[in-house]
Amino acid sequence: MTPSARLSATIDLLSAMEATPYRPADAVANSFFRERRYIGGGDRRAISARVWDILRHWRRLCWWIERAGAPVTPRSLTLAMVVLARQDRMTPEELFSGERYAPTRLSARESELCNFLREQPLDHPEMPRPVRLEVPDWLLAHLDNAFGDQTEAELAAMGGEATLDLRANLLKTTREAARAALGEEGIVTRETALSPWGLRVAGRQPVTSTAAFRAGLVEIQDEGSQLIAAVVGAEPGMRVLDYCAGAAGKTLAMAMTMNNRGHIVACDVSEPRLEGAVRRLRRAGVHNAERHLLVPGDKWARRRAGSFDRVLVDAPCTGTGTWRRNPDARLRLRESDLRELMEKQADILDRAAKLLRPGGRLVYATCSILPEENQNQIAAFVQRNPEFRMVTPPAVEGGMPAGLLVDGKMSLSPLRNGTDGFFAAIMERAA
Ligand SMILES: C[S@@+](CC[C@H](N)C(=O)[O-])C[C@H]1O[C@@H](n2cnc3c(N)ncnc32)[C@H](O)[C@@H]1O
Repeated sequence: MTPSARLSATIDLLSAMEATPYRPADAVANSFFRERRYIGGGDRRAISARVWDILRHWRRLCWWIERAGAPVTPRSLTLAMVVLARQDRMTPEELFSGERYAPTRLSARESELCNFLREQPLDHPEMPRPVRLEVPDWLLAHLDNAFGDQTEAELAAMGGEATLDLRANLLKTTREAARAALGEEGIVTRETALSPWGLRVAGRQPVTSTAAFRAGLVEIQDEGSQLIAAVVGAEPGMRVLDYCAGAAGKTLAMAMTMNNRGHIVACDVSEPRLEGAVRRLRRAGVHNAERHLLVPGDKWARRRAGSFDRVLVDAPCTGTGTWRRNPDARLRLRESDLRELMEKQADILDRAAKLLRPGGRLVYATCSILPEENQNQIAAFVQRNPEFRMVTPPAVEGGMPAGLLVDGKMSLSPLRNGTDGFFAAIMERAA
C-alpha cells in the first residue's frame, strides 16, 4: 500500500471506531482487518500503529482542532496527527492527494487547520492538565491520590507501547528450552526480570503462528499477570479456585505451579469467556482443571463452602493498569463505572471468601492502579470479615522474587516494574 492508502485506511478504521463507541478499539480493529483480507501484515501493523498513536494523543489532538475552530472528525484527527507529529516524509498535501486509494484532497477549511497547526508542538502550555495527561477530568484527582508527585511519570509510562510477554509452560518445557525453540523459529526473546517463567519478545513478532506456541510450550501472558499467579502459591495436591477465571489465563499458570496435581476450578459468570478456556487448557496439557459457570443462587458454590486451600479473585476492574494496551479505555472510563465496579468487587470478594477453608489463603487481584479498587477495597473487606488477616508468605521457591510483596500486598506499574499495572493482596482465614 502507498503511504496515502495507509492513511485512508487509518481514517476508515477511526470511523469504524466512532460508529461503535462502546466497543473496545482492538475488537473493532480485528473485525476491520478481517473484512479486508487484502491488507497485508506490514500495512496492517503500520495502520494500527498510526491509529493507536492517535488514540494515545486523543485529548491533545481534540484540543488543537477545537482551538483552530474545526470539527473533530476521523479525518481532522488524522490530519492533525500528521502535522503535529511531523513523522511523515510526505507533506499533508501530498498524502491527501485525492488520487486512487488516497484520502480526498484537503478542503479549504482543512488547509486552514493545517496551517494553524504547522510548527506547533503537541503539548501546549495552555493545555489543562487532564488534557495534557490524556485522562478524563474527573480521574486526575484519583491518580494524584494514587501516585502523588509521580503521576506524570506514571502516566507517561502508561502511554508507551505494551510489551509482549510469554510464560514458558513448565508442564511441557523449561524457560531455556522454550526460548531456544522460539529462537529457532526466528522469535527473539529475553528472560523477564521478575517472573521466573517469563520471556519478553523483542518487538512485535507473530508468536501465535509458531510451532512452539501451537505445541503449548508458551502462553501469551503479561509478566505482571504471571506474578499474580505466583502470589497465589498454588501447590501440587491443593484444591484451588480461580473465581473470576475468564478465559483461564491465571488458571493455566496455577495448574503449572501445581504440576497438574490436585484440583483447580475455573469459575466465571460469562459462558463465552469460560468457553475460550477449553482450547488453551488443552494446548497447555492441563489435566487437573474443571470449569464451572456461576449462576444466581449457585448450589455448586453453596455445597463447596469452606473447602478450598486457595481462592483467587481476579476481579473485574477499571483496567487502568492496562492502558498501554487499551489507550481507548483511558478515554472512555466514567466515574459511574468506577463506582459500579467497586460495589461489584466487594460483593464478589464476600462470595468467594465463603469458599475458602479455615487456614486457607484468599488472593484478591486487579489490573487497576486505583486505590479505590485495591488497598481501600481490601481494608473494607478485612473490616467486614475479621477472621481474615493480611499475610506475607516467604517468597515461593521458584516463584516470585522477594521484596515485591510488602505487608501482604503487591503493586506493579509500567513505570516501576515494566509490567502492566497490577495489584494483589494475600489474606489468610483464621484456622
Ligand atoms: C479481570 S477478568 C479475569 C481475567 C482472567 N482471570 C485471566 O487471567 O485471563 C474478570 C472476570 O470476572 C468475571 N466476572 C464478572 N462478574 C463476576 C462475578 N459476579 N462472579 C465471578 N466472575 C465475575 C468476568 O466475566 C471476567 O471474566
